[in-house]
Amino acid sequence: MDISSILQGGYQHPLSRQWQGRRTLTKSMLMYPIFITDDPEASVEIKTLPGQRRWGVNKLESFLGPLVKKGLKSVILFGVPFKCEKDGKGTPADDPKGPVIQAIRKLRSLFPDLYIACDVCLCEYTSHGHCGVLNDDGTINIEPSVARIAEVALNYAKAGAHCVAPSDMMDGRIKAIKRALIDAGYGNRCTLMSYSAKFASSLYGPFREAAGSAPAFGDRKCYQLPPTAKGLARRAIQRDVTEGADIIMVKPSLPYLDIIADAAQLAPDHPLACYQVSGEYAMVCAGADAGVYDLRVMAFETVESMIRAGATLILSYFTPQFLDWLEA
Ligand SMILES: NCc1[nH]cc(CCC(=O)O)c1CC(=O)O
Ligand SMILES: [Zn+2]
Ligand SMILES: [Zn+2]
Repeated sequence: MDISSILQGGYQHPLSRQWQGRRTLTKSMLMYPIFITDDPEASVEIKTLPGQRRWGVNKLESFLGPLVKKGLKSVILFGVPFKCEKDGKGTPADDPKGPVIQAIRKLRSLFPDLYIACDVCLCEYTSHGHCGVLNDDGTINIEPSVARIAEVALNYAKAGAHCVAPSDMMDGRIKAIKRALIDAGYGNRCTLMSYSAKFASSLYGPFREAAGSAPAFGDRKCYQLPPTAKGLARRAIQRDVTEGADIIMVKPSLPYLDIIADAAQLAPDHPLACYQVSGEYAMVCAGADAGVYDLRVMAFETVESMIRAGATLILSYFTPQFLDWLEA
């Protein structure tokens, strides 16, 4: 055999195999998405997201305490209100007595070293279930949407969020949020993570069930990107960099690895997040249940592909399991 044919000499040992991947998963790369509801005592199973629950603020200590001990470094909060009055502009989103603001305060006091990010969107709080404010004809009214999103983000920052992460996909919101943070004195105290390339995916189904945020009519195709739209994704990433995003995100992850790689090239000096969304998590679990593969091996393979594509931060419902698996 020719000298140049032989590659296997370089990865015959577990240690030399590690040297072949530039970066591997570490605990600090994981951000855990959690659902906070407005019954303070809630601990309710989410059927389509095996192992995940909706939590009340009074359960956060017993739920997250053991995970923090195992090395959990960050969470991203999603509010799931049931008792509130939803309206056209998502008024409950930043209700000081609402689940998100209550949870931020609670977590800051319970776990001083835990990094608290907050998803910022209106769909969980609007009567119509869309992510922005609508015109009479049901289309997005962009100016008031952006203003409202920026207001909510600032109120999360004021409550103590280390990071605000707008997932609404309204044009111009990154600039507006950054401006609002700076003007209120939070520019240097709160990270702005943009869901920059967020695609209109069928992989959000379990999340929408968990969060009760499915749109009452229509879909999100006028503000989330078409799955084929590589060019739009690249433009959105570049725009969000110039508008002041501190972290760029791609979502979903596994079917969009090329976009992660594009983001790594377009924004090489920014942390790059990807969201292994609810449907991806459910798919990996379902395949394991069907005996297609071993859950742990497959879960690692998925996130390793994201890291290989360029991700430096991974939002994943597998976070609790990874904390165990990374220990072993
Ligand atoms: N703006 C709402 C939002 N924020 C995060 C997700 C999806 C997360 C997941 O599926 O895990 C969604 C769903 C959607 O856009 O409909
Ligand atoms: Zn939304
Ligand atoms: Zn959202």
